Amino acid sequence: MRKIEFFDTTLRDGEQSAGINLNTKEKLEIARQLEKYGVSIIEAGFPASSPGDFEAVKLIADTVKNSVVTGLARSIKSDIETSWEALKGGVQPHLHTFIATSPIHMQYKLNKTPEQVIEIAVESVKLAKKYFPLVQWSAEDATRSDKDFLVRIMNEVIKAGATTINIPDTVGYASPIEYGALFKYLSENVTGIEKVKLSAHCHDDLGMAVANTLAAIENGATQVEGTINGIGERAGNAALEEVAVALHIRNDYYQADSGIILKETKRTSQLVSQLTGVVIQPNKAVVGKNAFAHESGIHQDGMLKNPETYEIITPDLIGDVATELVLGKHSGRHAFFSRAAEMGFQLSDEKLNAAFVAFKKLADRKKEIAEEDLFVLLTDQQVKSGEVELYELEELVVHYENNVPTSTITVKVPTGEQVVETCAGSGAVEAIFNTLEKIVNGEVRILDYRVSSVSKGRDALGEAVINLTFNGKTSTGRNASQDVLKASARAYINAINRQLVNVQIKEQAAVGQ
Ligand SMILES: CC(=O)SCCNC(=O)CCNC(=O)[C@H](O)C(C)(C)COP(=O)(O)OP(=O)(O)OC[C@H]1O[C@@H](n2cnc3c(N)ncnc32)[C@H](O)[C@@H]1OP(=O)(O)O
Ligand SMILES: CC(C)C(=O)C(=O)O
Repeated sequence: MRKIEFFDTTLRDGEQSAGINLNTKEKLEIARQLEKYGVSIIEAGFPASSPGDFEAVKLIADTVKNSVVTGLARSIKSDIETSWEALKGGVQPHLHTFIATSPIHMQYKLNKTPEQVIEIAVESVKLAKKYFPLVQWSAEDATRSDKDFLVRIMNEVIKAGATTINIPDTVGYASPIEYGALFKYLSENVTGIEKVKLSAHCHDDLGMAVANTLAAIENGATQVEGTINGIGERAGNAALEEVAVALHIRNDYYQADSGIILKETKRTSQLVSQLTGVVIQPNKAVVGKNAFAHESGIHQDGMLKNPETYEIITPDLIGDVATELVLGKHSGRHAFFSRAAEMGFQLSDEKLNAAFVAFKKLADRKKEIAEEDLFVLLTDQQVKSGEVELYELEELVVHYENNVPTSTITVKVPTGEQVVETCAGSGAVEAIFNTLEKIVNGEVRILDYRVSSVSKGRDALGEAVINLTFNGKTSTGRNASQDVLKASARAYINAINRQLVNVQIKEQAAVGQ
């Protein structure tokens, strides 16, 4: 099995994302987690770029013991010497130095001829080697460089002492086949390349960073660079967690080991997201919120029969993550019935089918069906057949008397009687809650109450969520309606009913045992 070294540049190229600025404490926290995650090398920053970066790189180099710590430097004496001051305390001092090799970068950015660039590269590697045992040299914009120029310059920097040669796709321009071919070409033509590490560094401008990285591995790369969550300059870098999981899941194909502790994936991703403020897109591979969420009926049915039908990654491979069968408008009977059973309902096929029809209607109107919605749908069937006895809102009238909101509510109570009560409050909702409190048989304490819009426009649905205790037990109720006062009253009753049904389900189960 080949070993592929993982070089993490979250703290250098990742921090180059627009809008990210990590302080020293945050950088150290991420570095410690990267060490736990098992990366071989941590690029902690660019020491010559600012006193803050210098301080962070130095602290990380002095602290981290299980990963090599490096920093980036231009081919400039002062960058290299400043980097030495920051990195010399590391377990194995390592420098990453670079210069651009593409015609456009050499002519316009560096204003140097190719011959001058070779000379500068060689001098900088020689200088770096006076200090650092490990020197990585990168040909910036390699994928838009002349291949034979790359061979010439790499021959020279290897002679000068470089221990790693990195071939970056700086602007995310290459296709996987081209990038793989470049690795093959350089492996076959650069003198002494077998003695150094060969590294891939890919950007995601055309969405191919991970594919290119894997193509490099197939063609001789022994090190891959990238960032957690794929953050980085412009569209970002290759997402290291995706590369690591791809190597693991498709080990039959790549036959390569990353040394990454996959169980730390989710934690590492969340820490980086939290400290950088970059939200992870829900559909992102491996660490996105939806990466293990299944919404459609056919998939959910398959998942219930055998999870391998639709999941190639077992969620707990990457940490504390679980499969989710989200009930929505595309869900089918299998998932719906299975959730009903999980919630403790033992209903006849007829009732389950009726609840399912009502669920489909609701799902057409709502983005996500919450557990409380399911509860209402499922208990409705039992209420209709008189199996469970609950409170039922029959009428709600809110009016103002001398500017004081007053509500009159009619409720059918579990004994079957109709009860009417009236109460005032300092607001309409309070009046409703005061009235309901008089009607229900037990002690109610409201812990939390919120209303939010669950659709858009003039006819938007307002969703009321109430958290209360009923006879000392906590319960949450929820209801959505165009009329938020009605939604609030129903949410209140829903919370009370949830408690009653829990008690009744438990009682029925005890009798059945
Ligand atoms: C592909 C990459 O990701 S490369 C890394 C990019 N990262 C960063 O740039 C982040 C840190 N950078 C910085 O803080 C600043 O750019 C600094 C401190 C490095 C330099 O700042 P300044 O001295 O003000 O220069 P500025 O950034 O405006 O211009 C870059 C200079 O470096 C030169 N340069 C660029 N790459 C290299 C290189 N590899 N070797 C030598 N010189 C280089 C440019 O030609 C330009 O030189 P010039 O001033 O003679 O025209
Ligand atoms: C410095 C190099 C490796 C780089 O970040 C790039 O080319 O994208």
